[in-house]
Amino acid sequence: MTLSSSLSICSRIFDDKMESTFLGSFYSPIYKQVRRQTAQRRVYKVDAMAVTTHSRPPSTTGSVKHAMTMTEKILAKASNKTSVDPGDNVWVNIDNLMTHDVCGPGTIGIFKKEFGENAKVWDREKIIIIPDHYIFTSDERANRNVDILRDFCLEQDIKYFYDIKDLGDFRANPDYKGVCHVALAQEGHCRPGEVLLGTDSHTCNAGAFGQFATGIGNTDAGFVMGTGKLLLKIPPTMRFVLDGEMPSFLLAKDLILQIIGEITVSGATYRSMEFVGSTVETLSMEERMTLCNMVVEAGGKNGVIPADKTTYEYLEDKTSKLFEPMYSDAQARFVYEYKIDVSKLEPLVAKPHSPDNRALARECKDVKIDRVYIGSCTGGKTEDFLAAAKVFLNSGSKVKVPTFLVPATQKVWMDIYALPVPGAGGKTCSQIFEEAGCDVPASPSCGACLGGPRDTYARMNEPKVCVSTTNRNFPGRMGDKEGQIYLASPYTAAASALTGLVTDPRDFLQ
Ligand SMILES: CC(C)[C@H](C(=O)O)[C@@H](O)C(=O)O
Repeated sequence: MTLSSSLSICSRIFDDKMESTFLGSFYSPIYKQVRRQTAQRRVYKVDAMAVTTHSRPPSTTGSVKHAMTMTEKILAKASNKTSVDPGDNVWVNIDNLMTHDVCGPGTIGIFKKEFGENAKVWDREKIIIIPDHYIFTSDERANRNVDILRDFCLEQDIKYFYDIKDLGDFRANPDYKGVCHVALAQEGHCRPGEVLLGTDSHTCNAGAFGQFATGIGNTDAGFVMGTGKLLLKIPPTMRFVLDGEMPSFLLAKDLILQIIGEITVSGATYRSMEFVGSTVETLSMEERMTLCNMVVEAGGKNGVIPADKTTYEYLEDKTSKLFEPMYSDAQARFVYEYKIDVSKLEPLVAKPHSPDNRALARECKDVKIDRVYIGSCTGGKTEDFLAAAKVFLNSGSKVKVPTFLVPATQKVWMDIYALPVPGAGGKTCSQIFEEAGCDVPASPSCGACLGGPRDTYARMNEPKVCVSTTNRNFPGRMGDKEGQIYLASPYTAAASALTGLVTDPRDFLQ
């Protein structure tokens, strides 16, 4: 073998490996490292050419590449395998486990039963415990759940416990964050290429960071708590290609309602949903979270968006840990591909009682509503409130129905009071909400998204009709079994608050 042929094989293997793993990862720490290697390789290649007297095409033998989707690659790496296929069952090493006040006590109970009363968790720095669901209530069982979390975190010296003790004023609890999925992102627990499991179905939210993130039950979580591992079946991947300029009256909520309406609530059962395309690339991290958050409403195992400049910029001041982004290979196999021209979409709602009961907002213009709810992991982030404020600002009028605002986290609450709304002459969301006659922003938590104890703020204790930025509209979801919930974007929710009817936000945005 000549020097030139051995070097060309070498560089070909290198190129094959790099091609998919590092495409587009211009800002990641790993990328910087690899760029240096690539530069050295290239120099090496040029030198080699100089010493050969003839050129020949690179050898095609020796390396057979197994094309994989990004979900497959993340799970292959986490299970120490070079490749995996959909349907394989693999033992996955978990990067982080999250639990909250609803499922944490059950998870802890299983951990203690199976591993022993005095057992220690597998890694005190990889378990994140976030009280967020039933917090601002006098319900004793709900309060006791938070106490159980606190005792366990003390006993195990858990590093990340976002505790709340003073229920009278959430601001007196500097550690308290609020809704777990938003807190995980804000506190720097989400990183490309990693595996995050949580005892909550909307854990898929973190797929926005190009990581594998999914919800698990308490039994599995108890096992992960003790071992840091879980047996997972590799899901096949469905690819959603979103192209076209996003109209100014649409938000990511409209995109995901479009997709769920198309494939139904069981259309992605135990499948990964990968979102790509020029529209996805223009979405902010919070909007990407909205997209991934609701994949579980289609039955999806996880949602995932390739990490890019937007991801790395978001992460810059949040994590110092090295991470390795993964990208689907060009030849990866997708079980389904759905292309959407986003420029042609209109504002949507999901009518009662299913997230796939899609309709155009304008088709529901005669539906009278009793209230509007803006909040939750899906629709209670800073940008969701900025969007609602924009509609109120443009209209200059007052809401016609009670409008409840529940920030997802303490940080979102502060943003509502501090960030100037673009084009509002320095006014904050809170000022605009007050002028529009909305309720005062509530204490951050999951609130009435899933009903909760009867004294939960904004819970539907009677059969009301509500337009909500949340994720589920099953019977009884926000309280009363006869209640009717129209899922919508923050634009549509705010527009509906102004008219007292389900309203297309274009009426206020053009
Ligand atoms: C309480 C929890 C188990 C549940 C979930 O997993 O999704 C809740 O967060 C929800 O949104 O319905």
